[in-house]
Amino acid sequence: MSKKYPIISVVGSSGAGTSTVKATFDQIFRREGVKAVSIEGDAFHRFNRADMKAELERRYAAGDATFSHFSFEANALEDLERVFREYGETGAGRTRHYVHDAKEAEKYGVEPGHFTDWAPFEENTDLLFYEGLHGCVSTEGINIAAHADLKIGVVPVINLEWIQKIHRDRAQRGYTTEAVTDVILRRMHAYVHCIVPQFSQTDINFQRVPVVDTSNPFITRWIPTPDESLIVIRFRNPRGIDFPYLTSMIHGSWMSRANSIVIPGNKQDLAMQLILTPLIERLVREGRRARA
Ligand SMILES: Nc1ncnc2c1ncn2[C@@H]1O[C@H](COP(=O)(O)OP(=O)(O)O)[C@@H](O)[C@H]1O
Ligand SMILES: O=C(COP(=O)(O)O)[C@H](O)[C@H](O)COP(=O)(O)O
Repeated sequence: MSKKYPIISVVGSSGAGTSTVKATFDQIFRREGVKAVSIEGDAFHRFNRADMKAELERRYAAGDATFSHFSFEANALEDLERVFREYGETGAGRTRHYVHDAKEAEKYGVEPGHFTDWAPFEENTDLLFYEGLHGCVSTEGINIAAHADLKIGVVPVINLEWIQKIHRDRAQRGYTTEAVTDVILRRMHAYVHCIVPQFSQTDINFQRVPVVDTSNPFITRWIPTPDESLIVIRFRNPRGIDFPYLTSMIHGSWMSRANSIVIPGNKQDLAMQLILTPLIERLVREGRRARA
């Protein structure tokens, strides 16, 4: 936690929608005049694509079938923790990009499956924004969650998460359904042990739930639309959250528990703006005051 240089961490599995949610945050930052520096979790993968494949094969041959991008050891989490700590103390840090596909290759001038060089953060920013797989990890020797001031989980129910991943990886990254299915299976052990526990560290979880049949996620022809889904929003600490205000502003929403509201899927953007804007505004105000 840092009053001076606050950190927002948005965590979700591959295909959960963290990159999509980033657009909502960027909109709030722009509207509120917040200067944010953004980092992607993929920047902290320990291996490039070819080296990851070699490491996977090496471990598989040695009898370890649990290794994947979700595993703690596949990521330089000590570097991520250091970046969070240093930013919180000094406002400085560095990041890079993992290039997934041809479009990103054109943007960054680096072949798919490789990283760009590390580059320092822009100076004089109000906050650090992280989006990725491991931004709320708290495990033996590593505590990334402890450095983040606002922690958000993006967690569709699992069938929907798989559908989103399959469609995105096929459309944007050129993989087949079979290849994505293999990746989902290979990552399952680390999904349970490394990804899921983070959603008990988060301050707010956004869980998208389809209201159409997704019983066989491997054959669905399209991603359920916002109109075909609901979103459960759960607050770890409901104290200070104005539920009557939220449920009156978000048409069609209701409280399902003392710390949870349910909203129509097409109100996700509005709900995020209503919920997150005051929280971001407070972090930025306190940060600016502490740095003055
Ligand atoms: N709320 C949503 N409604 C409909 N589609 C969504 C929603 N959130 C994400 N998606 C879709 O799911 C896919 C994966 O989302 P993405 O943001 O790339 O996930 P991540 O960055 O977490 O891996 C994308 O095709 C995206 O358009
Ligand atoms: O799992 C992730 C998370 O990213 P995202 O949330 O964007 O899916 C990896 O970055 C890619 O799958 C890279 O693997 P590869 O390059 O082998 O496809």
